[in-house]
Amino acid sequence: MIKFENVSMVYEPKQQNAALEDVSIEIDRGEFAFLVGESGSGKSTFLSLVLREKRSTGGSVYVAGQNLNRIPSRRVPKLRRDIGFVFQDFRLLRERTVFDNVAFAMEVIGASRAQIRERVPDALKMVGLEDKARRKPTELSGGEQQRVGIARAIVNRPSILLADEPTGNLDRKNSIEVMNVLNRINQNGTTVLMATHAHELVSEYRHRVIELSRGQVIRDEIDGQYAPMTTVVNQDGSRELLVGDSAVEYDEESQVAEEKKDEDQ
Ligand SMILES: Nc1ncnc2c1ncn2[C@@H]1O[C@H](COP(=O)(O)OP(=O)(O)OP(=O)(O)O)[C@@H](O)[C@H]1O
Repeated sequence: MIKFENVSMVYEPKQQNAALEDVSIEIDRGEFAFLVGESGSGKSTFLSLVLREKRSTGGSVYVAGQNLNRIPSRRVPKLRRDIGFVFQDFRLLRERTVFDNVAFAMEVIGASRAQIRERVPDALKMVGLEDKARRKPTELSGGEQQRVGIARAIVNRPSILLADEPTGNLDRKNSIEVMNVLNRINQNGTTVLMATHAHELVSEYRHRVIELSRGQVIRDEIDGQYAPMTTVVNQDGSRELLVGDSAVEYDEESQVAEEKKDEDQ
C-alpha cells in the first residue's frame, strides 16, 4: 500500500543532514503502523512524501501501486482522495457544526447532497459522535474534536489514513478514545500510519513500530514493544546505543543538565 525504495529527502541543496536518508520500507494494505522517533527525525517528512506534498530527492515512493515521483501534478488530487489525514491541532471550522465540518470534505470533491446525507452520519457513527452532529466544535471536548477530525478524514472512505501526532494535544482519557477509534477504522480494512511521540500508547497498542533517527529507519518491529533509544557520544568520541530505561534516564539527565546550563547563563 505504501512502499519506500531507497528514499532520500534533502530540502535544501546545502543541507548537512538529509531529512530522510536511504529509507526502504513497505506497509501492507490493512496494516496499522506507528512512526516514532525524536523531534526532527523525519516523521512529518515521511508523511508529506506519502501525500505527494513534495517529491523525494532520491529513490521512489509508491502509494497504492503508483510511483509518486512519476505521476503528473494533475493526478495528485485523485491520489489524495484515497488518503485521509488527521492533524494534531484538529483544524476544524469553528463556525460550522460537526455535521458540516465532516460534510465539507465531501463538498470539496463535488459529492452530491444525497451522498453527503448518507455518508456523514456513517462517519460520525464510526467515531461515536452521531448524537453531536448539531454541535459546534467549541462545545466539544478536545477528544471529541479530534474524533470530528477523524470522521472528516474517513468520510470519503480512503484506503489509507495518516495521522500526525493525533493525540499530541489530548490527555490520556481522550487519547485512548482516539486510539480506539483509529483501531476500529483499521479493523474495517483501512491502512493506518500514525506518527507519534506517545511512547505509552505505542507500548500499549502493540502495532508495528517503525522508528526513525536522523532520517534513517533504526527499528522496524511488528507487534513491537516500544523501547526508546538514544545515541550517546562518549568522551573519546565513540558512540554507544542505549535502549529502554537507560535511554530515558540518559535523556532526562541531559535535559536537566541543559536546563541548568540555561539557568546559569
Ligand atoms: N520545509 C523544510 N525545509 C527545510 N528543512 C526542513 C523542512 N521540513 C523539515 N525540515 C528538516 O528535516 C528534518 C526532519 O524534519 P521532520 O519535520 O520531518 O521531523 P519530525 O520527526 O516530524 O519532527 P517532529 O516530531 O518535531 O514533528 C529536520 O532536520 C527539519 O529541520
